[in-house]
Amino acid sequence: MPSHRYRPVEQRVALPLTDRTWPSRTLRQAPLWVPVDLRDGNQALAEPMDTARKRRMFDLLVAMGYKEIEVGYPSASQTDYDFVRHLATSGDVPDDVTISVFTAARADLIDRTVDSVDGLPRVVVHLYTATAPVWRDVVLGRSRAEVHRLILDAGTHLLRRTDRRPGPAVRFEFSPEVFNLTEPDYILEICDSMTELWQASPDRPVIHNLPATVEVATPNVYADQIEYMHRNLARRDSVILSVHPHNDRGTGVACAELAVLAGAQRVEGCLFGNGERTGNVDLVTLALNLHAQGVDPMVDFSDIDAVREVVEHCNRLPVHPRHPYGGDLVHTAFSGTHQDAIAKGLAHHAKRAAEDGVPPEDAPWTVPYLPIDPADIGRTYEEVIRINSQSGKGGVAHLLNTHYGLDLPQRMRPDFSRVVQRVTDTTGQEMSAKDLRDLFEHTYVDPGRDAAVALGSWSTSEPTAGKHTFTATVHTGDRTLTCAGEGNGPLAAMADALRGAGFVVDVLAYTEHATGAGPDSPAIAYLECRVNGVVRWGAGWDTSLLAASVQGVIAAVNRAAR
Ligand SMILES: CC(=O)SCCNC(=O)CCNC(=O)[C@H](O)C(C)(C)COP(=O)(O)OP(=O)(O)OC[C@H]1O[C@@H](n2cnc3c(N)ncnc32)[C@H](O)[C@@H]1OP(=O)(O)O
Ligand SMILES: CC(C)C(=O)C(=O)O
Ligand SMILES: [Mg+2]
Repeated sequence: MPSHRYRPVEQRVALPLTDRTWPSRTLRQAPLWVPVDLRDGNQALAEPMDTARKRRMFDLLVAMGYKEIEVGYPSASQTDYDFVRHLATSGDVPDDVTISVFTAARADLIDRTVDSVDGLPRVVVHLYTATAPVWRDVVLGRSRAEVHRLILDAGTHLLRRTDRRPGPAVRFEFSPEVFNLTEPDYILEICDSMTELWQASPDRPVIHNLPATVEVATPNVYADQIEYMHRNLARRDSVILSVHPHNDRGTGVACAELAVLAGAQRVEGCLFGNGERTGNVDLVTLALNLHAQGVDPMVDFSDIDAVREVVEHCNRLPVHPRHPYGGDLVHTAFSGTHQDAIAKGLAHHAKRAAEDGVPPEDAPWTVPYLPIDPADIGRTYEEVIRINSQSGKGGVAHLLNTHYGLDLPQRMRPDFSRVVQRVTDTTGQEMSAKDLRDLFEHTYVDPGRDAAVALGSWSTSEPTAGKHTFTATVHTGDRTLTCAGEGNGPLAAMADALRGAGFVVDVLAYTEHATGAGPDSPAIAYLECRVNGVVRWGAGWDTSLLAASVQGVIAAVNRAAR
């Protein structure tokens, strides 16, 4: 790899801090969130959103509780302009929602931007210019002083244009694009001059948004850069310090979280991390990371699949199955020990909630491997455990129990798990709960046509207390016999009767339970039997408990005879 072509961050930009305080802080409240899906996300799409898609995204963001939404770059395209006009004329922007629009620092673009927001009561105009040396030299072809002048001129033009507007004052946001590669003293100089120019006050604060336009360093470097700004910005109480991380190194979320520790009050990002190249920071992960720390994210993710559905529709991009919180597979365990721990954890959670008299959905959550309760975000427990060749007895038992009310005895679980393993190893495929139930029935309940023994009619009686008899017509091979036996219970009497057909049966373990509520619900009996020296499990399923037990013994005999 030609790694010598690249330089470490400290050789690209001066790093401003050594006495940082952010590492010892904790996140205790949500920052102000600003989704930029309709601008930064949209500009990164092969097919930008049309008005219908933009409107669907906007409605979603409003419904989720976002209070400031960047809705477009109105001077970039007619579609963007028209969408802002649509919002302005439809009256559909709720009273507590502020609309933000984005523009480069060019008079003609600013004019069109200001025109677009005519009639909107609460507006932020977001002005940006790249400030980093490479952009100054290569893209803009201007010196430090000239870029500063360009920004001040644009800010002045914006102020003049919006001063004439009737109604509440427009608020201003400034972004020094590529902040993270810009000299710290220069950024401070520019931001302070904009605070001054726009006459920011605590009642009408300016937003200084400091983007990691392209991620270039570990997140601690960004945090240092933000803490430096937080400590040194003039008129700090008149400034909202905002961050806008991208995700080129895959650490956009870490950058945002550390930046908030370092003093940022506001975060711009996109749902599921859409955006230029590797995307903007993901607002879903950020919010739910807070939720998982016991902090109210102040946005509603109680139906994450509905959110995902709208985002996928609008962006025409799929969300990865491993995407934090929202991916299809992120609450699913295939592996045996994880499944075992989750199944035990869920059972423990339900038990403790019942003991404490708290609804399970309100009880403290400590289930292993699941950082949050999937139910919090509208997921069911169905997808939590899925079975393939990596799975173990705990997961298999959990699925049979939750889907079909079959509570397999502990000693039977490894036996069935081996049966499942043989199938999954052979097919290489996943097994559904229904597949497991079918396999269970086929294995333990219904011995199939090659059965060594079948019972015809049978009956039991208890002629004297504690003495039971069992009589049956027994089909074995070509023979049909009438067998009778006695014992201290019906099953002991049945075992005695089966001796007459050549089967010496000891019942080693016996468990039964109802598989549903109510007197008519079927019972299941699980029996471990030694049959002519071979130990096998069998099971029977019937509305009569005795019939279920008899079936279970016959199933065990047939399995042993195979
Ligand atoms: C990090 C970000 O996300 S920044 C936002 C990026 N988003 C977009 O670009 C989407 C929308 N953009 C557009 O529709 C167009 O680029 C427009 C309408 C803004 C401008 O279009 P055009 O006039 O055709 O210019 P073009 O797209 O080639 O942009 C390059 C020009 O903008 C200048 N420029 C770039 N950034 C800025 C800025 N912040 N302020 C002023 N001028 C700028 C460049 O120096 C260049 O000028 P030059 O032609 O004199 O060399
Ligand atoms: C905020 C703007 C300038 C931006 O999208 C970026 O720098 O990534
Ligand atoms: Mg961006």
